[in-house]
Amino acid sequence: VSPLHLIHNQDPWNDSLIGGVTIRKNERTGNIFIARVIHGGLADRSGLLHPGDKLVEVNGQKVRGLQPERVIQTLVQSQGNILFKVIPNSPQPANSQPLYMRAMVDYSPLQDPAIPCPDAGMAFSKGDLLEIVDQRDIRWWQARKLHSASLCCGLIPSTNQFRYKQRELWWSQPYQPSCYSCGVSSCYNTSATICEEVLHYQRHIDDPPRLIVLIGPSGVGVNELRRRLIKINPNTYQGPISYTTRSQKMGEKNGREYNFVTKEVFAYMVVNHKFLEYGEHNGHMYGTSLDSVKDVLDNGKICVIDLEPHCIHSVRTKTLKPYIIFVRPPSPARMRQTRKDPHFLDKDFEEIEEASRTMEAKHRQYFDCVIVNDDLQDSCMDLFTAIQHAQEEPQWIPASWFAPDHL
Ligand SMILES: Nc1ncnc2c1ncn2[C@@H]1O[C@H](COP(=O)(O)OP(=O)(O)OP(=O)(O)O)[C@@H](O)[C@H]1O
Repeated sequence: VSPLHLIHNQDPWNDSLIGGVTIRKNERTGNIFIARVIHGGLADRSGLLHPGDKLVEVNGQKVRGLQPERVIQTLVQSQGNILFKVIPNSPQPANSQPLYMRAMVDYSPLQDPAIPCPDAGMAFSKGDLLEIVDQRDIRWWQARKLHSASLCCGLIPSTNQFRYKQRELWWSQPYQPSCYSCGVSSCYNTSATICEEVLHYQRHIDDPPRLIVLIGPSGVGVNELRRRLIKINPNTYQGPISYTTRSQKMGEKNGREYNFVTKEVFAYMVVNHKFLEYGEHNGHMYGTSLDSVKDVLDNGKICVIDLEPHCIHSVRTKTLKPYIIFVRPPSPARMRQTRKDPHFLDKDFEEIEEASRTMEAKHRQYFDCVIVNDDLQDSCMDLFTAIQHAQEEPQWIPASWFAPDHL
């Protein structure tokens, strides 16, 4: 039995966790155990308490048989030194290598009835980069947000726990477009994952350039930015030649403006999954094929495409390693000032803003970068800088893009 001294921290986060540990009662024996030690918290920094340690006394008071809430109350009320008497458990090693994940959903521990200790939970939003520092509990991991000022970790559901929760909900509930009952928005989608493992990737000089994908609400200026970028530096950037079923106009050359094909050929290409994206406009079909993107890359140029957000999955492959840039509109008032196109009506600017908000809420976990298209020249510069970063600086990309092909 070893007596330990911990200084009680007045930080309210630690108060509710009793100095950065959560405790649990064994209902059969009445013993109280340390369930987990929160990484970066007070107890962790002391190095004195470990998961599985049996708590015998707190400030001289025996705790066996007490409810955990009662023990917490004693601790919350104590001032200054706290004396724990514990029977240590041999500590298990935490992960030797931290795991890095990108959050694919929004999560709030306060809305998750399954979490063992909501105060110890960590909220996160789609797109946040998380460092998973402890996976010893198969249901609840300890994680911290990268680029956050706090070194302290919080509990998040493991991928197993998330899947289990999704399956449970799928069987128990009628259809709900969005569900907050497990703390996770859009948890009803059984194919969703809570996080995607990511690795820090530095493109090698011999690797093909990453595909640059521009996404934004219709009218925000995605095409304008893309056109300008290619026009300013045609030796570096290029767009793929699209396929169309519309007839060739005077002055157009097959393979230059478009690849002109018959409806039958187009349909054949659709069935054989040749297109990253395709759609209909004015009664004609248009499509961007994977092969035409590869042609640009094979020419040693940076391929820049614009894409509808529902087609993001078609480009998220290890071959293309896309860098996805979301083009966001400025405020409607700013759009009114900057957009000189007479086709725009006042209500269009409100609609563009609304569409942008919806698009971002749904897909922001896939965006590597966001550009606000306010002043056109500034936005072109921002785009140029973002593309340079994508090609020349280390970026977080899905770990699956490194997996061997046969897996
Ligand atoms: N920053 C800007 N300042 C002023 N005008 C802009 C700016 N960006 C785009 N525009 C103008 O706004 C109009 C719409 O731009 P664009 O055609 O690129 O939109 P889009 O996002 O590609 O939408 P769609 O997919 O519907 O064509 C064009 O007239 C374009 O010149």
